[in-house]
Amino acid sequence: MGSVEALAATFNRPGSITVFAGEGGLPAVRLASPTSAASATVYLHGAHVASWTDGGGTSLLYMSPTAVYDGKKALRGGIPLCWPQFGPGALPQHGFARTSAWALAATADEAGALSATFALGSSPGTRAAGFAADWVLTYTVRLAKAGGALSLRLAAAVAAGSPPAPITAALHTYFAVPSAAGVAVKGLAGLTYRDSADGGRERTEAADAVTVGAAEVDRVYLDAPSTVRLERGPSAGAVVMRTKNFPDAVVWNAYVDKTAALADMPDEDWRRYVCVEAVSVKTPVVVEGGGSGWGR
Ligand SMILES: O=P(O)(O)OC[C@H]1O[C@@H](O)[C@H](O)[C@@H](O)[C@@H]1O
Repeated sequence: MGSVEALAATFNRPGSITVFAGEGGLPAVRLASPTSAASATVYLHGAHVASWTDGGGTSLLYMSPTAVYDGKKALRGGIPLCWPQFGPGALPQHGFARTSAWALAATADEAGALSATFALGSSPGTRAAGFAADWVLTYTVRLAKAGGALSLRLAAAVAAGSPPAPITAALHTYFAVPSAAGVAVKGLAGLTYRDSADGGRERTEAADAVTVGAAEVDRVYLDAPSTVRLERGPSAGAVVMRTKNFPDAVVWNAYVDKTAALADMPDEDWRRYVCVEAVSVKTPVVVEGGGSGWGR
């Protein structure tokens, strides 16, 4: 990773894309539409999207005011990128992509969109952590200049001759909401979900809309539709999440007790977000040596 100044010299696009030293001095890229209020900020630490504002000026991501920017811990809020493992398992919780120093590989100011592409490769550290494959990840964050639609595309290439890479993953989005108790997540009715707040017990979603804010909600919806709609609350509008190759979906809000146990989120802030996550969990994707896979 180069210095912020060196990265800025290569990757800044006058009037729209700026590399800067963010919180804790960590390098970050800001995409800012010249024609609307749309913007996004992405830290190289974790390739972590830390802010996203739509074309009308609505800030759509929750970022914890007590997030730790030490270049080691995952940032609390925004969009952590969980790869190659979702949740607990043989590797560190939610994998190592979200705690790795990514390279900034490219930026582009195109007619309708701004983008930044990040890259991360396997290392002795990732092999020592127990993930044997040799791989390169590419992650492109694209912001539409007019409406501010955000698109996230993740691709993994596994080197020829490498052991296969078994992958579970998540785009773990913390959506900012006026009040957790006012949200409705639609598109999940009738699905089987694993209730992580109840030991992983499988249940069927009986409600038309999933709600949070009355108890801990931590659910993995299996084989979810490619479109899930988050209604952010009365008069707060909606966000539509469209996915490809992330076949499952998570809805998570930590509520009171779990939030109190999080050192990097204020106790009251469970009221301010709901995570609606594009995930690939039920069936790990196995990318063979010489192969590649992608999702968005
Ligand atoms: O605290 P972490 O590692 O960022 O994880 C936060 C949450 O992430 C969610 O995706 C999981 O479903 C929860 O079980 C977990 O608590």
